[in-house]
Amino acid sequence: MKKIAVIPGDGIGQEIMQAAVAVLRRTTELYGIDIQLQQYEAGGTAYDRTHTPLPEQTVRAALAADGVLFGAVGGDRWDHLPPALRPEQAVLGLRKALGVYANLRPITVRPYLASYSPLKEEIVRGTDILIVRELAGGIYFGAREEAAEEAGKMRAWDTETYSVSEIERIARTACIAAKQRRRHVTSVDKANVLATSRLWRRTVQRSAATAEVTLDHMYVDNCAMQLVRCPTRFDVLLTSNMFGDILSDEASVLGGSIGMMPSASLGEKTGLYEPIHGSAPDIAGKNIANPCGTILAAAMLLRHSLGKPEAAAAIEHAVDAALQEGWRTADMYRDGMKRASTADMGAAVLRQLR
Ligand SMILES: NC(=O)C1=CN([C@@H]2O[C@H](COP(=O)(O)OP(=O)(O)OC[C@H]3O[C@@H](n4cnc5c(N)ncnc54)[C@H](O)[C@@H]3O)[C@@H](O)[C@H]2O)C=CC1
Ligand SMILES: CC(C)CC(=O)C(=O)O
Ligand SMILES: [Mg+2]
Repeated sequence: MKKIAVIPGDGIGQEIMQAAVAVLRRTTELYGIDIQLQQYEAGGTAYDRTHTPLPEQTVRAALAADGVLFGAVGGDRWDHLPPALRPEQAVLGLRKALGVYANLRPITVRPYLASYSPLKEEIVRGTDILIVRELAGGIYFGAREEAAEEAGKMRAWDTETYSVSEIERIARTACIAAKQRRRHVTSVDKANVLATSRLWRRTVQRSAATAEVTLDHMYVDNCAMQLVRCPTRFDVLLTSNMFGDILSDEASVLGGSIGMMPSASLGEKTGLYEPIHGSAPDIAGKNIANPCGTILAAAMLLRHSLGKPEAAAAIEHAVDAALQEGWRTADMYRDGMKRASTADMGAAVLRQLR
């Protein structure tokens, strides 16, 4: 029996997770996969109850699980807390505890959703990018100080560090992924300014030399522009923690909505699966969030952590079929389509599962 730790978190996390869990349960029943789903708390709601955003019990359960399905954390209510107690520490802490260093964020534009992009249809049509984002290092995990004082004035600083071995392992992940795709890696950095980026570029260059993939390098500012100018030029996009965070939110709308996009975070142990978006406080509690990113993250869990590609594909096809039937949550709704609440969208996917 496989153990799955389910962590809904805050805001829309609760709503989207209900839909994803129902889909995961039904799929595993259909495919005879023996799983046990157990729910754990994290984020601001966990802080309210336990005075920590990442209770020890949640970490222990995640480490002992075969896969972790995570919703999202955060919200204005907790923004005043000291840094170590903020809800975001739950997801950062969990990534660190699980040692998941490779964040895979597929950005695909489904042909029937190409017109939903804010860009012209002819620009986004055919886009199929895999963002491989380094997840366990870089500036999100560097030393920082918020209240340093210098000559009586406040000063804050963050640091980014990357070691050769951290870069090598994520470059390896990107090259392996590229070999199963169109064999091209674009490594994104800011090597014209940053020391970490210069090490990044040299190391990626060396790692990819024997990998039987083609490689090019792009500065992150240019990449942000190329993603909207010609997204179809990218295959695998390899980058650091912060650049990957920013570029993946940008790229997410090529396919219609950030609510559609899943991710897998992989390392040596348990994998962590989440939508790429946050807790969306602006729409939380209204039953209007798009649950597809989380449902598709459950599919990635079946594929990468449970080794069940057919069951994963069944979920992916069911999401496609529900969308092709015309169901749309508010983020993608248009006249003439079937308006879906979060729960309706989950139910529409469930009906398509086979
Ligand atoms: N992995 C995590 O838990 C993450 C947490 N956060 C946290 O989430 C909170 C909100 O952050 P924001 O910057 O507003 O980013 P966000 O991703 O939560 O929301 C950005 C925009 O996208 C919309 N959106 C996001 N997910 C959606 C969905 N499934 N369906 C429909 N619309 C959706 C929201 O309504 C909002 O307008 C903050 O506290 C932030 O720190 C942000 C990103 C990731
Ligand atoms: C708390 C943030 C670092 C999470 C985030 O924005 C992300 O991983 O996409
Ligand atoms: Mg983000």
